[in-house]
Amino acid sequence: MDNVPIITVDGPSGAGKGTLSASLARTYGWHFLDSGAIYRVLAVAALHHGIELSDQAGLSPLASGLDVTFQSDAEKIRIVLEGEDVTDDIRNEVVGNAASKVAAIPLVREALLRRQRSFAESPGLVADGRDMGTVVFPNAMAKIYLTASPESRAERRYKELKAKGHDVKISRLLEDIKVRDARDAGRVTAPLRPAEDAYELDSTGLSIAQVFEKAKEFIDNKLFS
Ligand SMILES: Nc1ncnc2c1ncn2[C@@H]1O[C@H](COP(=O)(O)OP(=O)(O)OP(=O)(O)O)[C@@H](O)[C@H]1O
Ligand SMILES: Nc1ccn([C@@H]2O[C@H](COP(=O)(O)O)[C@@H](O)[C@H]2O)c(=O)n1
Repeated sequence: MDNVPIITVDGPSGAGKGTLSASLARTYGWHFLDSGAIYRVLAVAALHHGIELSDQAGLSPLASGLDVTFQSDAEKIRIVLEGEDVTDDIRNEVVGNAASKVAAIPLVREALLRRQRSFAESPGLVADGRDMGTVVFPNAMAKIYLTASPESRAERRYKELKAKGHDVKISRLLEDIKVRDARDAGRVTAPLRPAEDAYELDSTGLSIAQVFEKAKEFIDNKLFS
């Protein structure tokens, strides 16, 4: 892992980390780690197995032995939990909230560390999450901390869910985002915060293309100049 170049993209929910990270991974031809998906899958596994989201003793072994695979095809990465395709099922606010509860448990985070680090393979990795630059890959070569105002994040999520036909209220989404931000930033282990050496990029009012250009300029200066 030490010789593999790594770019980390951390930040709060809905800031556009996944969108940016996937584009960067495509552009450089590198691997992509969506670490939030692992916490989401763990939350779904806990629900399947009837384990409470606060049950440390039950969640820790579940996290260590989590039977999940990420299968890339030409179009997207499919996520398979215990033989079942859960790619779409994990992408809702209920699972996002459940994920942030299990992610607040220190033993769970420890149990998932090695699995996340195993994604660091040649020719490089773009890692998206909350603690990629601070805890999981502290020696990453380029670290980005991507933010946006809670209001613009709620609006983006609203548009995304509406386009998928979901019946959602923007006020509810904004409330969920604020609760999740507070839980992610307030936890004891690996709280959401920028790494000291991160480039802080506020995407409020910026298009997806503008965010990509700024991020790429930063990375190219750091890694390739
Ligand atoms: N700069 C932007 N302007 C407008 N919409 C954006 C921008 N960046 C991302 N989006 C849209 O916002 C939504 C959330 O983006 P994305 O899923 O990448 O965020 P995220 O930070 O990975 O969220 P989470 O942490 O909850 O997984 C998506 O619908 C995406 O298309
Ligand atoms: N490195 C990470 C990534 C995610 N989490 C927690 O999982 C929740 C869901 O993440 P998404 O990025 O898919 O929205 C998130 O709210 C975090 O609580 C984490 O702790 N560390």
